[in-house]
Amino acid sequence: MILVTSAEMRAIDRYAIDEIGIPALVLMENAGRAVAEEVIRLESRRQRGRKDETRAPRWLVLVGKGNNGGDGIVAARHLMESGYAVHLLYATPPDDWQGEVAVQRDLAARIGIRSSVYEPGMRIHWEEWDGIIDALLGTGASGPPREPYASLIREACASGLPIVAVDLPSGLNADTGETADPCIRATVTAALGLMKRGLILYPGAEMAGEVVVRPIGIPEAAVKQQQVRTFILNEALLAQRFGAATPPIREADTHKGTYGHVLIAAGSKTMSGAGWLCSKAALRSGAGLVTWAVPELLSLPLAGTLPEVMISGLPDGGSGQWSSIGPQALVEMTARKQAMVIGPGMGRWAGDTAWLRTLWESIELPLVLDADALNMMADSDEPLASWPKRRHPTILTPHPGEMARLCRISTEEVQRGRIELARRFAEQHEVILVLKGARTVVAAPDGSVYVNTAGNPGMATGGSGDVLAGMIGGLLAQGWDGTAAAAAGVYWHASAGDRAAAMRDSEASLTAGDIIEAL
Ligand SMILES: NC(=O)C1=CN([C@@H]2O[C@H](COP(=O)(O)OP(=O)(O)OC[C@H]3O[C@@H](n4cnc5c(N)ncnc54)[C@H](O)[C@@H]3O)[C@@H](O)[C@H]2O)[C@H](O)CC1
Ligand SMILES: [K+]
Repeated sequence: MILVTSAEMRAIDRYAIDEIGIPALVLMENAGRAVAEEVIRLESRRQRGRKDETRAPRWLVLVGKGNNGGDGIVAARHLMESGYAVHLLYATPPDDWQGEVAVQRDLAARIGIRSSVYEPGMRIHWEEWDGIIDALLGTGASGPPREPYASLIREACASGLPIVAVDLPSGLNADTGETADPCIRATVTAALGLMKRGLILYPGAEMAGEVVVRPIGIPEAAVKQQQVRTFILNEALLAQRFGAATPPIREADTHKGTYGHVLIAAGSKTMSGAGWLCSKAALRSGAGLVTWAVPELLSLPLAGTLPEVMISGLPDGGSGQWSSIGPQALVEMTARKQAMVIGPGMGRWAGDTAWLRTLWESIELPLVLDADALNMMADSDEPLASWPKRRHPTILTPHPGEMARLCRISTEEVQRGRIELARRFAEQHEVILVLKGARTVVAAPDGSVYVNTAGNPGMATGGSGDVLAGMIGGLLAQGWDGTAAAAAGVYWHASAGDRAAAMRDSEASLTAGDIIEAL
């Protein structure tokens, strides 16, 4: 499924209308009918609990002056046909409104739908209504709602009534998911035609309630010509775009050598668990063999703690520190390996940026860089753009703080523009970028972006990222394409987190180890 911006949606609508010739009023009719059906669906759920089930439901429609308002008026017409009591509350005097919304206004008047015009401060008897349709602002909105829309949105929110939002909650930025003050908090959002980015990105996702994408008759040809490059990550997408089955299928006549050997450089005195989790996750994602490299002093007490993994101690002069281990020792270990992960729980030391840069240039394998490895990169005096391009897939897995350091901007700026920032970074540096957080974004060097909606806040726990890095490394070792490994790794990691939370009947008690066990 694709995810669109307002501009993309408008261009797709325009193509359907101007090039294909579908009348705008037809699209609007389909849109309004879909909204009415969502209201009826919501009512049928609520009716079961209501005593006077026979009374006609009463819905108030808040109507803005654009096409979003037009959709709302159509919905009112269809609800009236289904026996609902409906009333149109126009946000501003509708006499000078233009275009399709004016057509709908006149139709509604002729069939006797009652209406009034909102004025801030007027008394609205909210208690007389069962629900509200928010048809104030849609994809044509720019900036926070202005008056009188803002006052009306505030009052609607305060009413406590269920709200069905037309296309998107008014006050929500359809492109970034930012929410204005005020913003409608919807029970259900009927997304018209296609899913808008803001409906799944936080904090917007929280205001959209249950989001239902409703077709409105926009032909595939209109969507295709727009060449949208942003997708929602799910099993269907993994199968269609990357040929990846969930769970992956293994051929019968194979052996451990078929599934590759991952080298993991991770862990330090206080964070050996990061390497443990990363190695175990690489195995659980199907890698044939995993070697975990650590400073020798640390390797001794780890012996036997992870029997399926080969733990390899690198001579450290008895210090137990990565600072005592030259990059060449790791480069030599890459022989007969198919992928490498560097960074989880490694810590930092003087000169580590140059150390990492040497590995960046010398490792001739698909590479995952996580955690401290990303901070080493971020501290480079030379801009990342001047680092040589690597021949093999390179996957960076920053959380927003690490991304902020890599881009030398604030974490807030990262969060405001997650999708486009990740896309630009991946294109510019020719890497695969996994920007973690609620709604992890995977961006490929060709500019395509995959947004993950699986997972839960229980996964915000120490070690969760080490598990992800290990999984991606494990898939790379099995010969997966870099973008496919990152996308599948992210989706399966999140799905395992959901499964683990369900098994425990709790998000809060989830640990990184539970995610591995749920894989
Ligand atoms: N175009 C189509 O074919 C279809 C569109 N559908 C629906 O239409 C909306 C988008 O409609 P549009 O007229 O472009 O914009 P809006 O209704 O969102 O409103 C624009 C309207 O509001 C004013 N305005 C803009 N920003 C603000 C603000 N911050 N505060 C107050 N007022 C604002 C502006 O002046 C405009 O007049 C789309 O979401 C769908 O719901 C149908 O789906 C059918 C096909
Ligand atoms: K709306």
